[in-house]
Amino acid sequence: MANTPEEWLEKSISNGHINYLEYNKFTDPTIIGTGAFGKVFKCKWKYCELMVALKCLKIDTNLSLDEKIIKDFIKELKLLRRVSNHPNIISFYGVTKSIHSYNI
Ligand SMILES: Nc1ncnc2c1ncn2[C@@H]1O[C@H](COP(=O)(O)OP(=O)(O)OP(=O)(O)O)[C@@H](O)[C@H]1O
Repeated sequence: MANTPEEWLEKSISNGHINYLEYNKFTDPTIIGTGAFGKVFKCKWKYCELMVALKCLKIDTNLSLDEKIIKDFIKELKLLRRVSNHPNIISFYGVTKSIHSYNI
């Protein structure tokens, strides 16, 4: 049983419910917006030659993920999984992780 949002995310990745994508497969970031979770970038996804939106979660001053943000993000992922493949809903491909924060 996963307790924290981080544990839920890690468990979902390890049991294959959420794809983990290699961060170095994303190139040419351009900022396209800012929301409650942080900045959103348009990037090229080398693996399948697609343009995708990369949503970067804000980190707090201790350089860890903000608890409220990750909770809300997980809620959004759960909702997205329930409505996957609907033509009016964007596709969720997976999550990635970087030690760098995009700052452009
Ligand atoms: N898949 C996407 N394609 C194009 N632009 C996007 C995409 N996702 C986010 N954006 C841009 O980034 C902005 C912020 O997105 P984000 O989803 O973080 O917040 P929001 O949905 O606008 O609002 P909230 O912060 O309340 O969730 C959007 O307003 C939009 O301009």
